Amino acid sequence: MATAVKICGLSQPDSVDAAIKAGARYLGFVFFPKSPRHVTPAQAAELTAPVPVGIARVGLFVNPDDAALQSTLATVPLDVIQLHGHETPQRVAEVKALTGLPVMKAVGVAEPADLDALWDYGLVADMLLVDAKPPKGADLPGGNGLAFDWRLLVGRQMVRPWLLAGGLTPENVAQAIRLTRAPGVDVSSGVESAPGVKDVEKIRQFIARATAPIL
Ligand SMILES: O=C(O)c1ccccc1NCC(=O)[C@H](O)[C@H](O)COP(=O)(O)O
Repeated sequence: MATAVKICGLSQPDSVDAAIKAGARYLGFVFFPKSPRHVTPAQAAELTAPVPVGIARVGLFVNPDDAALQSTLATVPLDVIQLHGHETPQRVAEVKALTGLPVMKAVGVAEPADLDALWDYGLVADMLLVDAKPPKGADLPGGNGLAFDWRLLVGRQMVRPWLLAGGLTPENVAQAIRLTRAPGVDVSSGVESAPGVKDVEKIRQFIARATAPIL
């Protein structure tokens, strides 16, 4: 099966279109005002309108309260909720129950001890996003273009479907998949020309290289 690709932080119709046509399986929309990729629910509703069935519209939230989730979902139909803050496993379960949607929980990794959280969140989340831990004091908990040591994942069994993220680019994605055997990958800044500005040619290259047979 080809590697599943998530293109995150989409904010323009041309990059949504490029990701769909190139074969992305997940499209990410960031509902976090501090992000250069932030979209409003109304903008996301327009961006997601042409998304065909079979491609998941992922809403990315950071420590959202119930009202934020409910008001966003009242405006834009989403298929998956991505939680990218300090949500506890209990909060992940609450968000699942509240929204009735699958939850993808991001887990930040910088050192071996960080991998323990994959087990805790794997018990409640539907999917895991194994991302680089943000640098101390960073404004954003994700989308920093920073990779972690992928060797930490070699030979590791995951209890849930998962995506590898953090510093992936068209140039390094095949090597990352070969090493980690990740069933899916996620990218944001690696397919941009400037923070928040997606580059359609990089999106095409990234998806082509991520979905090519890995030898
Ligand atoms: O992308 C953002 O601006 C963002 C803001 C706040 C929380 C999470 C965010 N991104 C999360 C993602 O899923 C990114 O795709 C992931 O962290 C990988 O980012 P990158 O290293 O830039 O490819």
